[in-house]
Amino acid sequence: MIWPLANFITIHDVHRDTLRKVRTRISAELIAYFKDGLYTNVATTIGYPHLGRRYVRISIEADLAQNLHNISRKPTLHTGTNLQALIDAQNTPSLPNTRIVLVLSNRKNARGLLRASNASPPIPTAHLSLPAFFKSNPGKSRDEYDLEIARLVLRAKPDAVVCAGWMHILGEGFLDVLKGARALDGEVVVLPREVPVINIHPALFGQFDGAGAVERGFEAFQKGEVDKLGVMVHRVIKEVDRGKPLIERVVEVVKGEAIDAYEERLHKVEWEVIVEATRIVLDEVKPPLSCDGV
Ligand SMILES: Nc1nc2c(c(=O)[nH]1)N[C@@H](CN(C=O)c1ccc(C(=O)N[C@@H](CCC(=O)O)C(=O)O)cc1)CN2
Ligand SMILES: NCC(=O)N[C@@H]1O[C@H](COP(=O)([O-])[O-])[C@@H](O)[C@H]1O
Repeated sequence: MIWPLANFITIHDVHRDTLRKVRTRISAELIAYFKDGLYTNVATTIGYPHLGRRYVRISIEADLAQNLHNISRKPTLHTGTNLQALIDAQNTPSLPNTRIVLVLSNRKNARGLLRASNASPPIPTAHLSLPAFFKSNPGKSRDEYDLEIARLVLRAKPDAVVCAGWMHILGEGFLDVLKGARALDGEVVVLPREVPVINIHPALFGQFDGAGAVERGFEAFQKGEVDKLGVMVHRVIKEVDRGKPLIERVVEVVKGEAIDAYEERLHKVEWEVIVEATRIVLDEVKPPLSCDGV
């Protein structure tokens, strides 16, 4: 377990070999965790029960800053939990005969990439951020980045694409390629059919489009500006969060409660609807065989 704590607990007499082993294991997991969580200067204490009451003190200097006050909140947002729900649902009655063929992020430290690599069997991953693309392709445009994302996606030959915390607005180029309306330079890929793209958004249709919807919605509810909140999974079109919903689900919110309590309920609903919506869209592109096999 990892507990972000403001104070240090001194190193007990942990045996050197154990410490090295523990540190190796910790460093990979922690660095991924904290870099993705964008924390900095965090003193953490790792309790390894099998080492008894011995603790290891580590301070992490992540490469991106984050207000320390956030550290008291469980970092549930953007840690790949919706992806995890899909990983866990593969080949279950919720999502039968389904395999995730690629997890792609626009952040190299995204927690979801770790979840995919740790899945059993491991899921192929890729990452390409807009700044990294511009750095390695001077003079290229955002549209050309979107086309490169489309290229990465289509090479995995998916039947559908699910955006689960994908925080990049996809341009028309990407969407046209996945519709089969535009060819990629140098690729002879001829799409057998349109590849639908869906996205999970933590608000009801037409409520709070764009980033930061949870916080904006919660604040509006507490101010009495809206009387309900929820989550939707919708088709992705050029206009952000304006695509037709596949599923909308109201999430209970209580006047005066802390946002963490609301977020916890919201995420639990998200983990259900993202699997349900993925099944709906996959059944559209690949209808399940009927009992007599036709
Ligand atoms: N063309 C579309 N692209 C995307 C959609 C969509 O409906 N149409 N949904 C989003 C997901 N999303 C909300 O559900 C969303 C994600 C990101 C942003 C945003 O402002 N992104 C900024 C960068 C922000 C960042 O990097 O932190 C940007 O892309 O410039 C708004 C809404 C997925 N894409
Ligand atoms: N506008 C898109 C958007 O805000 N998406 C939101 O990002 C979070 C990802 O959490 P996760 O990484 O734990 O799945 C989810 O709450 C999802 O609704």
